[in-house]
Amino acid sequence: MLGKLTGFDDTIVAVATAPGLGAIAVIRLSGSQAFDITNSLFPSKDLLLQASHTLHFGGIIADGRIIDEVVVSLYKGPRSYTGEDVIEISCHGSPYIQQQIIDAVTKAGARLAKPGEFTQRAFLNGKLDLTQAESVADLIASNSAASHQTAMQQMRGGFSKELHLLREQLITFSALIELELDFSQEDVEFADRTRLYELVTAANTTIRHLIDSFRMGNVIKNGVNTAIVGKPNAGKSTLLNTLLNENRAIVSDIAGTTRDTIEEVLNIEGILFRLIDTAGIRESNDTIESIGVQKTMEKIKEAGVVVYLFDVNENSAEDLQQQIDSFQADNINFLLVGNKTDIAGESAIQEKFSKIQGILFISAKNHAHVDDLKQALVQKVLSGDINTEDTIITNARHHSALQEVLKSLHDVSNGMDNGVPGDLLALDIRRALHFLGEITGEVTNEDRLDYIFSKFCIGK
Ligand SMILES: Nc1nc2c(c(=O)[nH]1)N(C=O)[C@@H](CNc1ccc(C(=O)N[C@@H](CCC(=O)O)C(=O)O)cc1)CN2
Ligand SMILES: Nc1nc2c(ncn2[C@@H]2O[C@H](COP(=O)(O)OP(=O)(O)OP(=O)(O)O)[C@@H](O)[C@H]2O)c(=O)[nH]1
Ligand SMILES: [Mg+2]
Repeated sequence: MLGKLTGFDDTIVAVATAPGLGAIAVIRLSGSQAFDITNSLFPSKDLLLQASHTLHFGGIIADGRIIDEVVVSLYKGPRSYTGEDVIEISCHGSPYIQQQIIDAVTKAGARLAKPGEFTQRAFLNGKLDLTQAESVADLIASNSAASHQTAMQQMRGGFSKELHLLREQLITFSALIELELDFSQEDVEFADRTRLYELVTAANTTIRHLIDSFRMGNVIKNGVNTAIVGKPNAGKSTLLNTLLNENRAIVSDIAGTTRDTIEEVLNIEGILFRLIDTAGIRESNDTIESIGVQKTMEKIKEAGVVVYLFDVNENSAEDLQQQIDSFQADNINFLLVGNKTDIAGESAIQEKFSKIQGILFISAKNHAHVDDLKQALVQKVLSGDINTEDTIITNARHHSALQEVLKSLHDVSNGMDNGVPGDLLALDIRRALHFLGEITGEVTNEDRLDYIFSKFCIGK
């Protein structure tokens, strides 16, 4: 099967470093011909005689002409990233030199690698499972502490370990059921039903936990759309500027200043909040302002969190309560923020809004309590104590497969409640195992793999 999927004897080559000019560029070869091909371009010494994981300096010579002086690194299969023979040529980072070396290497018998093909080979050679391979792409794309941490955790096998445990539980279950089947002639209920229930319950809990973590995983991987909304002049643009610590949006005392939405990313404790400053909500005869208000409404719908900002001096508690009711009716995740506390005294304001819980009072203009708002935003999306050591699902493919596993387990517990015979229970368990295998890649097909790895960059 390997031969069919990879072409087996093909030796692939690609530039592993970023495209363009750099101090140094790395060109990577993987496959059975990697050493021979490089040897034919590197006369200084015979690379086949050198130990694995060593570096060698010398010239790359093609058609009797020196292309560059390089360092060649050797990895003898299976001790390499892909599990095959791997060679890396570190050359000077001119795009011209890179291209010349790629040309020479392909002329000598290698072919250009497809996106993700090195990692695909690592997977096919059992160096990584599919979740680990996928995490490599996530790791490369990670741009915050949290997304880096979850990808790293997954690459190092955190998720795989958990899935492995689940697999063991299910296999134990089916082993017990099959014992029962073997002895069914003798009319004994061999499998201890309590034990079976325990196994299914434990597996259920683990899967639910993983499925629930996906909400968080999305936050970590993609950030949180955070819409700042409220009436005109509430201070939304001022708040955006204060949060970003720069004069990004125009602020004025004219109601209706912001027309179009303004988006900027803010990293708070490793989570990316995509802040969206919106047009103040009011009835307007101005066409452009009305379009802006329409856009605000759309942003509210798409937001993970809505920061509802109001001027504590201009709004009554009754007004605010109405707004809260309407958010709740629409199932919107919102944070109430009272602004301009610098004008009236704090205690008068507290008194005015005493009936309403959970308001955060700030002065956007004076930067007062804005750090509390940042904390509140983080709390809002973390929802409860989330341990960053825990496995967090960040991949929609994993999420949907886990839901299939959960469905199968439901069928098992329902079946047990209804006295369904053991051989049918065993079928449901096998279905659950199948979907677990899809996640790790034990069960897969060529098209699916091609699709997954095509999302990678070239040279990875
Ligand atoms: N130059 C270079 N840097 C790189 C990579 C690479 O391929 N080349 N990587 C690519 O993603 C990452 C590191 N991943 C690697 C994974 C395994 C092996 C390797 O040689 N494994 C052998 C030997 C292990 C050992 O000696 O302890 C093995 O698994 O048997 C190398 C790099 C990041 N940095
Ligand atoms: N005293 C005081 N004034 C503030 C505060 N925050 C904003 N302002 C003022 O309120 C006015 C409106 O501020 P903006 O930030 O433009 O308000 P906005 O909500 O973006 O208004 P629109 O874009 O029109 O919807 C400006 O004059 C700000 O200087 C605050 O904390 N205290
Ligand atoms: Mg504004």
